Amino acid sequence: MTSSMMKYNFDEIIDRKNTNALSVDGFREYIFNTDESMKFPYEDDEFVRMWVADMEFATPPFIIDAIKERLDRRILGYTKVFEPEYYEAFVSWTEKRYGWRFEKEHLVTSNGIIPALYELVEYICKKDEKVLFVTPSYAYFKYAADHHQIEYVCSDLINNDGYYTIDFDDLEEKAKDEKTTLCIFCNPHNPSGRVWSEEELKRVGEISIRNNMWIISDEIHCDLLRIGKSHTPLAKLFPDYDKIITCMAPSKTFNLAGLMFSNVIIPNSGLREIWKQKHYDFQNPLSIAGAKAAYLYGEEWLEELRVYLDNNFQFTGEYLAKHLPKAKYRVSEATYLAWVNIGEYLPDEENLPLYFANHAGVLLEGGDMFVQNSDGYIRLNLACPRSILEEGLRRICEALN
Ligand SMILES: Cc1ncc(COP(=O)(O)O)c(C/N=C2\CONC2=O)c1O
Repeated sequence: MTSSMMKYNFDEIIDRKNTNALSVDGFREYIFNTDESMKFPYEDDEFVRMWVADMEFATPPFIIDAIKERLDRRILGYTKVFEPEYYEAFVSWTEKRYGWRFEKEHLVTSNGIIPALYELVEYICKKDEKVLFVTPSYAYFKYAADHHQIEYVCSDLINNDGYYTIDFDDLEEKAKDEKTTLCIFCNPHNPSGRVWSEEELKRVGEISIRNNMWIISDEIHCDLLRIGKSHTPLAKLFPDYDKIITCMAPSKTFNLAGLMFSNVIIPNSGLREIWKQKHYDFQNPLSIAGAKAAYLYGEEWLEELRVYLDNNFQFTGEYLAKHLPKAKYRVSEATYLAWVNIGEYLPDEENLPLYFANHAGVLLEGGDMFVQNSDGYIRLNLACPRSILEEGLRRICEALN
């Protein structure tokens, strides 16, 4: 299906200026830990933004309509998810797409998966215990441990010429430490884009069970699969092990991160009670309306988005093969994030995001923004109109050649 045949227009460039968008106004603080005093050879609106995991596509109209409909009720008072319809919409989504149902009582909500990670580390780990995760890793897995002064331990993924696999011997060795009580597992994996197979997931689960380890399976990217790929919720494979917490959200899938609404499925009654005692569980009524509409009406839009993203990944591969032949690139199996090794072009560059901001006018994430095992890699957000993607790739290749 080409863009012109699509019902939704993913080629549309949308102005995000003056919307308090992190992607537009927050890059100095988030990427460079600085402020407006930091200057670049480019004006802010000249940058091609390929960094934070936000999409440059309009939030689907059926979600906007659901939010407007809630606004028409004209009172926005204290709100929680009291209605059963939200659970029904979400569990119908996971059943239809992943063949997985969970009990209504196990579902709680959070104002984001990052806040949920911070809370769950506090509720699960004692101060002298450790959090385990595979690397390269999304930095907030580390930050969640750091925030509570909990030690973290990493297990480097094996990089087979850009295809990452789990080093199960190393993972088990680290899980054997009785102080390692929690694993935060990214499924699918940011930044490598891996979709873990059932066999890989079974080994991760078996290691956790053998070593009595909790697992938070962060599945925020699970809807954003390349066509032909399938996602398996980790908890689906271990219905009798209640120490697997599953985190999912409509935020990545439907570009709703600003609604700050995520799903956390906690089968363990003891941990769930601690969550309910400590967690501030009021929600934004507009977020509930938007999230429910996403799961009720989102299939068609998501399938078109997947086609558009697959085409962007293919275009990126062809462009890099032609203009940056020494770069190592594979189409990510999931996410809208491309993980590209450009180490042969910049073997000694310490700060890749700064290099590309100054020399290409492209904002991207990379290098040590991901917890170790990421040298020479940049991560490119491909969830943007093709014209923006092409300009970003052009600038990157020009800066390296
Ligand atoms: C694995 C993973 N978990 C959680 C989050 C954030 O969840 P939230 O708190 O928004 O519900 C992200 C967003 N990843 C981003 C955001 O910008 N760059 C990234 O790599 C993520 O990649």
